[in-house]
Amino acid sequence: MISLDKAIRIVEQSVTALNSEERVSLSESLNRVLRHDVVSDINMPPFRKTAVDGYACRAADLDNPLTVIEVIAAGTTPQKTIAQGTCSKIMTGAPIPNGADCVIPVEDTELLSDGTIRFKGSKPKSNICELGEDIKIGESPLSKGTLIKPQHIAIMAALGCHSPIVSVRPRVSILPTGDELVEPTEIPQGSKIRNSNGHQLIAQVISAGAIPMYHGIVGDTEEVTEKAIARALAESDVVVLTGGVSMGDFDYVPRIMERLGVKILFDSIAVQPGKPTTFGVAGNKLIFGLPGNPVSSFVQFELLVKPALLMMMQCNEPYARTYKLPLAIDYSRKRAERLGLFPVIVNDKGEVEPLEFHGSAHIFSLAKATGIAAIPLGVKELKKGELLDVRPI
Ligand SMILES: Nc1nc2c(c(=O)[nH]1)N[C@H]1C(S)=C(S)[C@@H](COP(=O)(O)OP(=O)(O)OC[C@H]3O[C@@H](n4cnc5c(N)ncnc54)[C@H](O)[C@@H]3O)O[C@H]1N2
Ligand code: MOO
Repeated sequence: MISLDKAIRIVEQSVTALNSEERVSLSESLNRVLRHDVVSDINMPPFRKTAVDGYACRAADLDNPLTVIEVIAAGTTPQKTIAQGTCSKIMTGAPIPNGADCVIPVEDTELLSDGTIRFKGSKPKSNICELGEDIKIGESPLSKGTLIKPQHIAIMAALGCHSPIVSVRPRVSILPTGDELVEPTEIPQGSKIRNSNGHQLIAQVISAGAIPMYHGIVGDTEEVTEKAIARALAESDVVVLTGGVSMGDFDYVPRIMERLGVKILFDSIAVQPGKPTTFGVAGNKLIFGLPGNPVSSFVQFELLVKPALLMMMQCNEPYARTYKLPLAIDYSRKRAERLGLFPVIVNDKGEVEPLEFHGSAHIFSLAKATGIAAIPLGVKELKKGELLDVRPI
């Protein structure tokens, strides 16, 4: 058994980045990795503008009524200059007229019977956004390697980067193994169970920005499993299997991998859930044998497979952030020879509440979980208030 940290380093060292890139539309760029810096071709705001609907005027004039000389809508250019005793009605986002040094919000004014307006607030604020205060020409708010989120799409749209260049997506073969499995469309009879891992993995691959290639349920014979793995290796960049990696009579996956020329780099990790996780390489291709238990499969994908996919796409932040948060209650476990991972809810005080968790088959514990917490190897008990690492999920 190797430590989880060692397993993570081995996977990291085995990754070969995919060099190809492609140009995509803004909406297609979501969850993809940017391959160039986005550089601003404009100042934002591109002109001095008002942050409020109100009256553009001179702060020094506010003790007296002001005559409205113009109405300035967003998208128009002011025609008049503000002189002593005058103001222009102005809409949020419109350019500030010459001569004005503040905008008083409409709700801080009153319209007098002679058509002038009077400031009824106490202390005027500027309410002016200065030219280039958000970004200047030549600055780069997004760098090469950024994993594109919706807010990044707004930035690219604002800067005219309408067809960004992104990394090609790894193709990931998904092979759930086991004669006990039936697809979710079926009612399992006798000792059968529904295949949840295959569908969980499809979703995890999509949310990691890669392309899932689902091969269907692979039966528990060496011949069938070998054929399926060989085909998957030929067709994809990464192969992910679940099940068949432990000590059972039908757990063939590791030895078939070896027969197919896969170099196995580890076959067990001191982590719970996920001990029998197996990892190997065949040339540039990565192959992960994840445990069949659905929580183990979920967690090991997040810890090992997702960062590998992000690294293949040259993402500059392939690892999820973890946060040190205090336990809401005392927590204990019976055995401590593995790093323990368990589903938790982070409450509104920022404390970690462990959820009822029966072990690596208890997928329902993840239904309400907002994070996975870690209890270090060798530690059996933690007291309320002690800090532990939590990874949001
Ligand atoms: N003698 C030992 N037995 C086991 C050990 C061990 O060290 N010595 N390790 C245990 C641990 S830890 C795990 S984790 C499991 C992993 O076993 P496998 O990866 O070989 O997985 P299977 O035996 O095929 O399945 C385990 C469990 O998960 C269910 N399963 C499998 N595939 C799916 C799927 N696609 N969707 C939903 N559920 C699935 C399967 O029916 C089993 O119940 O081994 C322990 N045993
Ligand atoms: O390590 Mo296994 O994933 O506990 O059940």
